[in-house]
Amino acid sequence: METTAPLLQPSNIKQLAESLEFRSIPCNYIHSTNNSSESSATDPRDSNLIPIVDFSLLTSHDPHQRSTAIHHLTKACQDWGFFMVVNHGIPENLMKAVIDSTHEFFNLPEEEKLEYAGKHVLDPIRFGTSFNASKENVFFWRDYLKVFVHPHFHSPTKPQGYRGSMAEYSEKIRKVARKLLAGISESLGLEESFLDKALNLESGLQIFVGNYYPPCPQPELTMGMPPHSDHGLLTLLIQNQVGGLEVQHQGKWINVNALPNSILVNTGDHLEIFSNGKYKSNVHRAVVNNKETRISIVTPHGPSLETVLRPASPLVDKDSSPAAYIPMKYRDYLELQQSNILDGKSCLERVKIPNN
Ligand SMILES: O=C(O)CCC(=O)C(=O)O
Ligand SMILES: [Fe+2]
Repeated sequence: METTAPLLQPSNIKQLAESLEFRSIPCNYIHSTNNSSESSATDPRDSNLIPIVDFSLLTSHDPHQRSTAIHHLTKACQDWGFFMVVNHGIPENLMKAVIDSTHEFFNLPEEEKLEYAGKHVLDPIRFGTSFNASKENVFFWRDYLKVFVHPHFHSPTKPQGYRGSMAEYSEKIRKVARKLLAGISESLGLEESFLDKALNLESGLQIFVGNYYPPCPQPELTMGMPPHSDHGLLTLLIQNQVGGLEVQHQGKWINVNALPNSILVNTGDHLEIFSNGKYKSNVHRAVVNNKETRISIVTPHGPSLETVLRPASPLVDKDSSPAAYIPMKYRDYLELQQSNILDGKSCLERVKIPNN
């Protein structure tokens, strides 16, 4: 007979998953809503429908190629809020190095990781478990490391080599994000540089998040991360060979089967605000499995912390498309989202003007 593990206040999921004392998960990790068939991803072929953006076309000097890429970006942002980027030019070995070092970080002795146990959501380096364990009653099957890498670069000192690969990867992925945002600016009918300038991307906030999802004996009962949208403009994600990201599309969950070496991108709440609701932020979640540890490296890109987020003025018309969101400083939004429980688009709802 299976034994049920006692209720535990988690220090982290890695320790819990490695504990051999139980074969069923503690009840404070059970998310019953994940049990119903209607909430699970359905046809694996749906992943083939996910839009693909060829980065080499976007950066091409041939205007025809670039406009094809902008067209793909427009469709992807409008219909999905999610797409895969191919031919982005980030070396595969750099992506692998940063994933491997992140895995090594989570394998460090507990006391070394706990040096980074963050107290405040704006601490530049923060190791923790679930999403916000101090506020949650039911936890997520995930440990995380969150590092602010721009405009000021921080990094843990261990494992060896992590600082270097984190710095190089962060810089390269930021360039990709800015080029995508320039294309998105154009896709909204604005100047290519409009978004970059209006939101001070030169000193924009970039966070490097390492997510660690160990194997779970009852993956169907729990969740790595709940359905949510991200703060910021765009989030770029890479992972080890293990899938688990699911995106919501037309009311269905689609399990993302990443193309080899691709970058997975989702639109965040601040792109929804900036576009005055034209590009809705994507809702996604992470599921876990019973076989392999999954590592994802997630980099949200936002404006500078002091920027006040509001719809872009050329996209607002007081009669035909009034501003649909209340202005709020990015710093305040980030604090609000990160210090509450993560629940769908609940944070964005707070700044939405009713009847829009
Ligand atoms: O690990 C994943 O696939 C999703 C992670 C995520 O959504 C996040 O860190 O915001
Ligand atoms: Fe996310």
